[in-house]
Amino acid sequence: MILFPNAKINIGLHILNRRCDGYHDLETVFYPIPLHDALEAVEATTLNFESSGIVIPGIAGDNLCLKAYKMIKKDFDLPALSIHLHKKIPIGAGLGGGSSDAAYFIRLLNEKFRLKLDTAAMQDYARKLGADCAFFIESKPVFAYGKGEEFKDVSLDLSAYSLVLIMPPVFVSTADAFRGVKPRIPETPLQELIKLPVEQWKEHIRNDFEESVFRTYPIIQGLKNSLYDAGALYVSMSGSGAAVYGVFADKPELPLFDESYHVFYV
Ligand SMILES: C[C@](O)(CO)[C@H](O)COP(=O)(O)OP(=O)(O)OC[C@H]1O[C@@H](n2ccc(N)nc2=O)[C@H](O)[C@@H]1O
Ligand SMILES: Nc1ncnc2c1ncn2[C@@H]1O[C@H](COP(=O)(O)OP(=O)(O)OP(=O)(O)O)[C@@H](O)[C@H]1O
Repeated sequence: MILFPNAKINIGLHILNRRCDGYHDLETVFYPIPLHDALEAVEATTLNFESSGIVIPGIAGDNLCLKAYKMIKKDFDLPALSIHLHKKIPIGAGLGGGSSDAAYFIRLLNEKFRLKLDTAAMQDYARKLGADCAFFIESKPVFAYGKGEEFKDVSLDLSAYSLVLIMPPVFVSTADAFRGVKPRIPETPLQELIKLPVEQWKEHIRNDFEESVFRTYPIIQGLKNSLYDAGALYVSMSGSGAAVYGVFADKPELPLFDESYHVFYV
């Protein structure tokens, strides 16, 4: 069986406070985008994991797909699997790629072995693997709060716009990015701001990671500026970065980026 884990962008991200467990309460809107990895599993005699495409830092045994498999295997009788992950979603990007792979692996196991887990049960498993992992069980636009694993429905459809996503040649660690931010309660909750027309987002919707991440990596700020120069209605870093997206009324004429930048029309 083969599934295609998608990426997400964050539209607005407020970091509200630091919790006793070291995590942060936040509010954000997760919006799925059609940029995908490919994840395949077939029955085998021994458990095996391999990946192709973008090289994943760290050791293969720590891959979130294997963590998902081992977690579910504690509760269900699963056979050994040969797992192949083809990686296209940039890493250290704030696009949730690793979390998506893990969530889709839970979905794959549920479907392939008829585990009869409902959405809530799969989300409970996913939450154990990462703060934004549960989002990818349904992968529909949501307002997220808590650690980023609690959801409310949001009515948001950007299909009339042209979305461009650009990954600069920088890797931002999520944990480091959180350490750089001073939490604060916003004047107006994101749940209200997201109802504004896209044309007004520039003035009102912010990502709290940008200030400190831009200080460390000024090229991300430069990238944001160049998308506004190209006529974007709204530009933001996604999550903890380093990827930046622009929302345009029509497909834009972009400046020529160095080949170390990866540009996706999504
Ligand atoms: C920043 C976002 O990308 C926004 O969408 C996500 O909240 C990050 O989610 P994630 O990558 O699944 O995060 P995890 O893998 O659970 O956590 C990585 C590290 O980020 C920090 N972390 C994460 C989520 C959160 N609400 N508070 C945190 O402080 C913690 O130091 C944690 O050790
Ligand atoms: N399937 C996977 N895909 C990508 N990274 C993985 C995977 N499994 C484990 N990882 C580890 O996760 C790290 C990337 O996580 P990190 O949270 O910093 O970045 P991210 O991909 O931008 O995700 P997020 O949007 O959740 O912040 C990598 O260094 C890698 O070692």
